[in-house]
Amino acid sequence: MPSKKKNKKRKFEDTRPKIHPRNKYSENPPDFRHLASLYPSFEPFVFYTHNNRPRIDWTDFNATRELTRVLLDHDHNVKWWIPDGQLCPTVPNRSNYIHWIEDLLASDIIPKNKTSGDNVSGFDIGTGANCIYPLLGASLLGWSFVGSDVTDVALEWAEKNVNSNPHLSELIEIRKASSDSPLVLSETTLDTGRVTGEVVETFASELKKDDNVLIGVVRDDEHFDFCMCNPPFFESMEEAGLNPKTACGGTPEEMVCPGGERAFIMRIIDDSVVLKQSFRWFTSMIGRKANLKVLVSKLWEVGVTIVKTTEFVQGETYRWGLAWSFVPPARKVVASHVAEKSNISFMLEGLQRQFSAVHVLKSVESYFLASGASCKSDPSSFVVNVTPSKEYCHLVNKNGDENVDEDTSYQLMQQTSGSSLMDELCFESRNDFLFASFTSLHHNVFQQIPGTLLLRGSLQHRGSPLSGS
Ligand SMILES: C[S@@+](CC[C@H](N)C(=O)[O-])C[C@H]1O[C@@H](n2cnc3c(N)ncnc32)[C@H](O)[C@@H]1O
Repeated sequence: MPSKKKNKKRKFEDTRPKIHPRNKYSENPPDFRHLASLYPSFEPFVFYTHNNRPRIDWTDFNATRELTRVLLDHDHNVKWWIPDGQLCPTVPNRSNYIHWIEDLLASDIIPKNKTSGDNVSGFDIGTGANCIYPLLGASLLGWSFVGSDVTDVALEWAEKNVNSNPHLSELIEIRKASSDSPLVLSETTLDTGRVTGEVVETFASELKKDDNVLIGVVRDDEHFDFCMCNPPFFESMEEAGLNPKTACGGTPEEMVCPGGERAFIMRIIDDSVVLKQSFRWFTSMIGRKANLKVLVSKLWEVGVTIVKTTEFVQGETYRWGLAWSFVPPARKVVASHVAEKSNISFMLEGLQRQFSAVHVLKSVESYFLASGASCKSDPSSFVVNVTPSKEYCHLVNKNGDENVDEDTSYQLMQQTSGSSLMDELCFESRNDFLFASFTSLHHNVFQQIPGTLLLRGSLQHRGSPLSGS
């Protein structure tokens, strides 16, 4: 009989997100037997286990490439090929990143771009010879893309892959991002990016690497809904060759860059500060969880307004998605009749299992303590009483609004969050935690149902200028 510990572990593993629910393959994984019957070129790569289950040899590059080709053809109506040794994408896992971006764009965390209408435009940094993200984004969702790269082989084959699909080619532009495209920061970019002289100097000094990433590649008049990136993850090919279980190819130019993914994404972050007006969302894939924390800290340092993360699980491989924006979070106008209510409640949904009501309670308490409020919590009844500091009240009044708006709350949260659970919740739970600082001024009650917390704020009237807000 399995031990309790094992059971617990299995239970935990089962709850991990594996594949996005809208992913074509979430209910129906690729059927190798069926594909082999349809594609004679795929058939030789399929073998059958003693249970008559069809398999392919994941360590054979030709097999994985042929599988990608037939999946793109059969399920996406995309004609595709790459030369030997180039990085071969697995279609189901690349689709997860596309659907996560789709979720970000659909959410109302930051306001929609009024000028772009329904047309979604993305920028794929390092599209590779495989050009997978533009091809998937365009075929699945009709998005338009600029895909950038630096190597001749990537630019040539990405272009070929686009041209092999005339029904998508209008939507995809392939663009060179190497050092010979000059780094031009026009006056307009500097103005709209609200970059001070001092900041320009700081970032310019970090931009000494040969190749451009976003600056110098994105044009002054361009606006994108998002950028995405599957960066060169590794610092060396030795580090890259650590997974002998699969053969997905990948040349040193694709897999390696000085400083690995951390340096590459730091570079995207630097560029995003200057180009903050050109994108609603900046995103990147991350291969090592240890880098996530460092990058998230850097993001708060450079003044982003929001950070989101997610985890992508592909078999035994884990990847993380990081998204940030400089757009002020959508301002939720609280109607005056609501403002006068003394009870406000809202749900936090999709919380990771390790975050219980007690954690949230503690993090709310430490958040308000850090902002100078006095707090008294009673974990047994899931209650925390908060009396705001004079400074907090002053800040709210200074904003000239009877409600603490989300921008203010968010700035306060950034200043005070440090490495508290509030951070963890903001970054890891995929929840919009903006309201916590707003509603929990005096008295909070939490109720837990699996993965979801109900937060109820009861405001006490103590003659404070915040009463009833
Ligand atoms: C890991 S591969 C990703 C390829 C493809 N997007 C995928 O998901 O399979 C990283 C890509 O980034 C490209 N690259 C490296 N430096 C770059 C830069 N400064 N700008 C744009 N692309 C770059 C590499 O040539 C390579 O094609």
